[in-house]
Amino acid sequence: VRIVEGEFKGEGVKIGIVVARFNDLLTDELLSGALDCFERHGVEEVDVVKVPGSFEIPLVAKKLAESGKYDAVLTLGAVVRGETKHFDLVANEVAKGVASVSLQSGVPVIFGVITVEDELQGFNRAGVKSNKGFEYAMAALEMANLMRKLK
Ligand SMILES: O=c1[nH]c(NC[C@H](O)[C@H](O)[C@H](O)CO)c([N+](=O)[O-])c(=O)[nH]1
Repeated sequence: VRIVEGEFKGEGVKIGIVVARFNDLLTDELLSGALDCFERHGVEEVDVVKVPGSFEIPLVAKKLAESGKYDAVLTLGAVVRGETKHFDLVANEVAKGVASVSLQSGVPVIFGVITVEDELQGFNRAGVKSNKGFEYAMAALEMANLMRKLK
């Protein structure tokens, strides 16, 4: 049996990050967790692009993926269920958009948009208890390594 999986090697890996500024109290934490992860795994080339909100993530993720410059694209956002219906609309569209960008471009695009009921739930995922940004960055690193093996 031959099992193929990606390591977590950082050298030579180029990462593009798209982060939403909406709910930046949370997304700034996700970003610092992701940057900490890449730093500690020896990733030297990381570009960060900021967009207004999560809804704008797929378009910019597409630009980065299609540029051919990156081994993986990490998207980071926080969709908080306010009183608005916006929550479901934004969350669903972003998930669909990110998935199709990855399939269309052939570049791993990691869905790092947390969808939470309220800020407290968000803080439990963005640094207080665990940092989803670090975890999603690990997925980006693993996929970057895996795709090199599958070439
Ligand atoms: O990133 C988010 N954007 C949100 N809306 C903004 C949206 O992403 C777009 O920036 C906006 O609709 C302009 O296109 C959110 N809510 O409205 O709830 C949210 O919780 N998170």
